[in-house]
Amino acid sequence: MTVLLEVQGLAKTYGGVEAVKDVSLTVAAGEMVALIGPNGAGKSTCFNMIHGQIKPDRGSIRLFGRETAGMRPAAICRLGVGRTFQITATFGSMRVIENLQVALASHDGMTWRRLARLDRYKREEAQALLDLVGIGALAVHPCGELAYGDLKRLELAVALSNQPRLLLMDEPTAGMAPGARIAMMALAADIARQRGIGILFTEHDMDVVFEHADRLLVLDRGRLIAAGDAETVRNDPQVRAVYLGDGTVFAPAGAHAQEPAR
Ligand SMILES: Nc1ncnc2c1ncn2[C@@H]1O[C@H](COP(=O)(O)OP(=O)(O)OP(=O)(O)O)[C@@H](O)[C@H]1O
Repeated sequence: MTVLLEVQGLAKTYGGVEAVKDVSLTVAAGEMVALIGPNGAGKSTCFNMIHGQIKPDRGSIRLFGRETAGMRPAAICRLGVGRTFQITATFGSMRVIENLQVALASHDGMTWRRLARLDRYKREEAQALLDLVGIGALAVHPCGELAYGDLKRLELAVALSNQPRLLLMDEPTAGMAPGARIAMMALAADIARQRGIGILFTEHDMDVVFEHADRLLVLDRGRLIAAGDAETVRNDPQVRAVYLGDGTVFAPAGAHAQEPAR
């Protein structure tokens, strides 16, 4: 199994708050790894350090065998890392396909001046990505008119436009209806497995996590308190204590699970 991401001893303190303490993790090709934990556990801080928005105080981040701690996001993106965000960031006034064409052009280092014919730029490639995420029929719709779930799919297509080997997905299903959440992650999982992309994702919906994660990592107050498959984590007493304490968050498969305490 090819390890894409290897993090060791990662730490970040804000003033007196130890947001992340000594976190180590790996993600391999084709693997779906969920980083879960209550609000304030340190998930976003980990993501931002891996993606270069925040410089770690300590620790090593190796992407595809290369040390990247402290590197800028653009450089990390060029190595083959895609990212989706909790809040979708698309150009509402453009057509759906143009959002992808802009992303493709930007990855190719094109400037706005040279983009006079954006409508023709890699149109087939852009359409193929839209088809892949299931919104090909919406290509010429104004992006601002998309339903929220379709916007999230567009964001996934934009993240894939760089042909990443690793995808970082920060609450990919936030704000979606429960059925759409499972479908969205099923789509991401299918694409990841077909293409050998590793996915590290944060998620508050435990149904989504248990359905799709190959491995779970549980953060609490900056520390990793448990790691393993769904069954291992479901039965971990420390994890159960963090999640409400009564175990209802880990309802049997099929039953609706609750989100962690906020
Ligand atoms: N820029 C910052 N300045 C000061 N403290 C911060 C900053 N960013 C995060 N923190 C603190 O660091 C801790 C970890 O926050 P982080 O956002 O990483 O948690 P999280 O698990 O992503 O939470 P959520 O699920 O709410 O997104 C929290 O105590 C938070 O208040």
